[in-house]
Amino acid sequence: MKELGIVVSGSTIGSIPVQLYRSAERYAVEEQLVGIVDRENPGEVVVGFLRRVTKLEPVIRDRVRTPYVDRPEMVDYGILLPYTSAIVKPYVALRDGRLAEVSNVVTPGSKVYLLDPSLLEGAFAGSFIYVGEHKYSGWRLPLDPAYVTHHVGVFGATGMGKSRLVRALINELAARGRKVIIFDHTGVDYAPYYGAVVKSTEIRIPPNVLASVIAKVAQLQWQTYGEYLEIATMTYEGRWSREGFIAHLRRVMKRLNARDSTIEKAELFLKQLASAEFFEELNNRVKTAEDILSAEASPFVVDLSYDTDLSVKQAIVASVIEAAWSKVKRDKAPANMIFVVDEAQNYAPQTWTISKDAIETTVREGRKWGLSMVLASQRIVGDIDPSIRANLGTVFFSRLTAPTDLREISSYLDLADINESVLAQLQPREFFVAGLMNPLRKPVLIRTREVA
Ligand SMILES: Nc1ncnc2c1ncn2[C@@H]1O[C@H](COP(=O)(O)OP(=O)(O)OP(=O)(O)O)[C@@H](O)[C@H]1O
Repeated sequence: MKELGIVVSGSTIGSIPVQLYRSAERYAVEEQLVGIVDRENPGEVVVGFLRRVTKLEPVIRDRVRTPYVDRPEMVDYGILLPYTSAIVKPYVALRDGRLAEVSNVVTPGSKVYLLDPSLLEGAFAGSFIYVGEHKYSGWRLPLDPAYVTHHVGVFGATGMGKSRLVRALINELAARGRKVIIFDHTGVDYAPYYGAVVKSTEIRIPPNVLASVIAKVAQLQWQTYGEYLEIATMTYEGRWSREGFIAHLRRVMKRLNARDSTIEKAELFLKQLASAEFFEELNNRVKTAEDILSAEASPFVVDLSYDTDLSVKQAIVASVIEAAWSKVKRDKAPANMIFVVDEAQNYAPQTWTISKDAIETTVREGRKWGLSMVLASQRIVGDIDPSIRANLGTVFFSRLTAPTDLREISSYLDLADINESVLAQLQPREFFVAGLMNPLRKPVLIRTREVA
């Protein structure tokens, strides 16, 4: 292994200060994978990552006025001795080729090496999946698919490669027998890449969800109209049309003694705000959510781009997830099913939406029933409801658009002091992986593998 430097005074169990040799400067980068062999415990390699890489100079010190500032030409006389210091965040120890916890404080004077990734590869045995390699060492980061049931979040600014990463992940999961259902918001990120795709406009919306959609579309207050709409959608018979539904709703409201003005408002709003096509299209929705769940193919894509109204898209997501819940409760058996929601700000935001309850229930309680969520979005705070984001056991994150997002992730996952400025410089395809699927449990910077 290439020697990079030595441990200097001040090391603790969680942070090891090191100084790097001049000859090793080119390896002195943030997130470099290193190994430290403790001089008093040579049978063990402490594995960690370089952070806070800092260039220092003993003469021209920060905040101290030196003559060199007034006589800069003196700098050229070769009197400067710049050096690089950093800290190593220890993640895990390798003892006789096996993984162990870091339990000893490393002795100053110990050597720091560039870690050969094959040492780590040998230490991870089991059925792992892979979506990419550590950015510098090329170590294929093993991910434990068992923890997908603790749910997954993928966050990063636009163009960083979220949907490619999600595809890499779900391809691996599907290849291991997991049933994956993808809700493709735009129809461009997933539908073109998979054979099994259903248009959302073919999927039936169950009456209770349809009532919410109609209330949203026609801007009818749920408090006043919810019950009438639910009864009307449940009891409607025959071919769907706007006129037919309005007439039926009127009868229902009359029977339930609604005030004339309330009935009139419903009629007027439905005529003005809900299009006739919306009702016509309900006739083409012949596939049930159960049909989607029982499809053989995995991954299976629901292409939501055929529906333009967001509340209809949300209704489809809600009804498929709710049908999965009904199935597991009915069968009293876990389902081994993963739902992927990209552009999740549309489906699980802080405000009320038709799909949020189903997603929230799944991230809170889906684990016991084998129902998992993979959510992808640009932002965390603001895009995703707090009770949903706090239940994401594994988070992949790249360059984030808001600095508050990193703080948010750090409130429920150990981020081991990763540097915000490193995050700002990440290139497309570069993601930190933090949380349960990562066996090191602390963030590792990967470059996702090529996804066509
Ligand atoms: N793993 C990868 N393999 C190959 N190309 C990639 C990969 N990841 C990202 N790219 C490149 O980056 C581009 C953006 O990727 P992608 O569409 O996945 O980003 P995104 O974060 O989902 O963006 P948006 O938020 O706009 O949907 C791709 O078109 C591709 O050129």
